[in-house]
Amino acid sequence: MSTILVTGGAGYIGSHTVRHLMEQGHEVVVLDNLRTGHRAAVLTPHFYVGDISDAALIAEIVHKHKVVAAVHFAALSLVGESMKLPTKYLEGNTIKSQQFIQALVENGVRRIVFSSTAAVYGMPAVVPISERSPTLPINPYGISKLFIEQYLQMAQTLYGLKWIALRYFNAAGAAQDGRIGEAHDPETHLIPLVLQTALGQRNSISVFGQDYDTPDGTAVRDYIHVEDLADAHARALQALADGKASGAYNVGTGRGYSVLEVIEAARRITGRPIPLTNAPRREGDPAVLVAQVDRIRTELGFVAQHSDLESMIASAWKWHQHHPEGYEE
Ligand SMILES: O=c1ccn([C@@H]2O[C@H](COP(=O)(O)OP(=O)(O)O[C@H]3O[C@H](CO)[C@@H](O)[C@H](O)[C@H]3O)[C@@H](O)[C@H]2O)c(=O)[nH]1
Repeated sequence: MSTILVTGGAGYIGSHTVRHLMEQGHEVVVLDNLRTGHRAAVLTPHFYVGDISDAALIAEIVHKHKVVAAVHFAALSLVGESMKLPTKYLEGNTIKSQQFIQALVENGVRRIVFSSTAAVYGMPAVVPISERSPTLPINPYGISKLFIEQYLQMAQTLYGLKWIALRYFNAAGAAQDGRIGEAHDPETHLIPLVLQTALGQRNSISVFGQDYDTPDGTAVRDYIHVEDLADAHARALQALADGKASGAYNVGTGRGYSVLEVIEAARRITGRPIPLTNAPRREGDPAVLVAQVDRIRTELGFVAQHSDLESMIASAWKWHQHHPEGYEE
């Protein structure tokens, strides 16, 4: 089996993808600077702490491990936090990603799967959102991801790079065995905040906006289990190995859940009360973000297996109960 280089393999989605690829029999080497990732989440012995823009290090890793493809999660994934980050930081990390892609190409690696986001669509005029929808990001996070997608396209034309960008909707859940899970600091995502409230670590969960044009007035999102996301990456790598066309794919289920539905399900699953507080809308939050998923189903044979609300919240709850303070480091 071939060796895959995973940057950001110590992060939330990266660590689950590393594990999934290893279970499929791939050799996996991780490069992560551990700025936001966790050493304990890296389940491969081949681990480098370093910078993605370090061309000498990339060359060393590629040749030593005979890397044939890369999955790039690193550097642009500070999610909620990144939306407020200074331009300089974002610009720096966007340039680092370009340097990383250049180093791959120079060392003969011509297949890359990139961790993109539904944020590239900004405030969509039509839902469900297809890959042909206009890409008009409204925050620096979405802009930087779109920029890298476009850079990949340029590298395709110039150097014959083959790439797939996976535009995730809302990643959720944890490994079924509770060994790895979601541990952001600070946490900004709905499901972990709801479960921290269930654990009594927070007094209540704030519901951002109650007057959206949705059935219960709260915002609707397309949540996708992190293990399904890991499977999507494995399929994307396979598609590139099989010579399939480069391009961008939505990764979601095509079904949305409201904030209140999430809280209700969490109350049921945890058996805890989970008090809520009504809060104003969060700036830049669309009412509904739901993916059209025909393309990934048809081209990559991907169908979410674990992304019912029950499985996502139950797996995340197991993780939070076993690791109330996140990874111990
Ligand atoms: O304390 C909270 C946190 C969130 N929400 C709401 O819950 C939903 C989900 O929010 P969150 O978990 O923060 O995810 P999103 O803001 O939907 O962000 C996801 O989707 C974005 C757009 O695709 C991506 O940029 C991000 O990476 C990804 O985490 C939204 O309607 C929020 O307004 C609350 O009501 N209270």
